Amino acid sequence: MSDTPLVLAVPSKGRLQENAARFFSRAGLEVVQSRGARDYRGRLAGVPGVEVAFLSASDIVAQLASGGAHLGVTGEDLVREEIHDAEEAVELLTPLGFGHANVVVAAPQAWIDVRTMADLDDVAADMRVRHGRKMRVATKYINLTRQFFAGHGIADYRIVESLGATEGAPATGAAEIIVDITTTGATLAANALKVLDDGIILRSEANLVASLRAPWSETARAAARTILTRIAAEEEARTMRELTARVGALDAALEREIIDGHGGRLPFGGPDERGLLTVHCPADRVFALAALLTDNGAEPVTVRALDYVFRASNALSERLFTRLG
Ligand SMILES: Nc1ncnc2c1ncn2[C@@H]1O[C@H](COP(=O)(O)OP(=O)(O)OP(=O)(O)O)[C@@H](O)[C@H]1O
Ligand SMILES: O=P(O)(O)OC[C@H]1O[C@H](OP(=O)(O)OP(=O)(O)O)[C@H](O)[C@@H]1O
Ligand SMILES: [Mg+2]
Repeated sequence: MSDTPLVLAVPSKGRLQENAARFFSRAGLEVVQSRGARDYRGRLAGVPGVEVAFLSASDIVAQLASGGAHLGVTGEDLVREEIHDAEEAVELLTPLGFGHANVVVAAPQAWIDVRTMADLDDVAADMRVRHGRKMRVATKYINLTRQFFAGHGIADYRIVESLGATEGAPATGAAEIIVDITTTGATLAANALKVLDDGIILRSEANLVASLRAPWSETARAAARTILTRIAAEEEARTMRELTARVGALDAALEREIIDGHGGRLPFGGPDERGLLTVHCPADRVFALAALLTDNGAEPVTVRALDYVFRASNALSERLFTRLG
């Protein structure tokens, strides 16, 4: 038990596969498939105690919920839909900036009077009273649909489970409206459907997710610490820039302006013995901060991107280990 390995679940197909692979490789986590591409287990080069499981995005959710995987990359839509007690079962450690998609309620464009969920409620009541049948909603997001419709006080409807090509359901007569995921909107448009104004159920993206039910052995914890440290180091480096400037002295007013005015940090403290000051700041503050420094007599100011910023502790590890206790 104390040496149970950490199982890291990685998308092996579908929309998330490529971006997930790029995400791990940027963080210096090289996934090695042990024996040829048909082997669905692998490891992480140089990180002991890790077993990589290659699974579909929805299988990853199932493994995280049951504790068959410790960490995984998957869509928040699937976590919310498929884990009824998501708050207890998993911890969403961080959104990853890819796999963006909205789960939406969409109706035929031809329903020109229907723009909102309230309008939809009227249609549903009308169908029920006048035709004696319930409005049908085609979807694979059954739980998200039920919660969202209940939240809008809509009860006169029936779900028609759809496992693919959901957008086609209104045209074929299988349902009146749909709930599905969309990114560009191209599939909805091609099927003459429109998203209701207040019909966005969830704005989803890929997340790094931890299972709270997996066997968190000492080995698994140590591996998680290594993995999360690298991910956090890469994330901080990617979002920050490093400015170096000869400032001579650093007065309190300038220091306050760097930190409070521009979200800067002084990772190594004040200027060194040569008067060189190192500042880290969010990428979008670089020009303003460079101007501030030159206005204060610093010359020259150089700026560079970083590969990693390693720290003894990071938000990801803290969130995980706080939840694990
Ligand atoms: N345009 C999109 N359409 C669908 N999913 C998307 C889109 N963009 C990002 N995603 C994310 O990708 C996840 C997995 O979708 P995808 O259909 O690619 O998986 P899959 O491996 O094909 O699995 P399945 O066989 O169950 O469909 C979605 O749940 C969602 O979080
Ligand atoms: O808004 P868009 O950019 O057009 O993307 C949305 C479409 O993409 C997904 O299907 P996918 O291609 O994953 O096929 P699937 O239904 O077989 O999973 C989703 O189910 C939508 O149909
Ligand atoms: Mg798919």
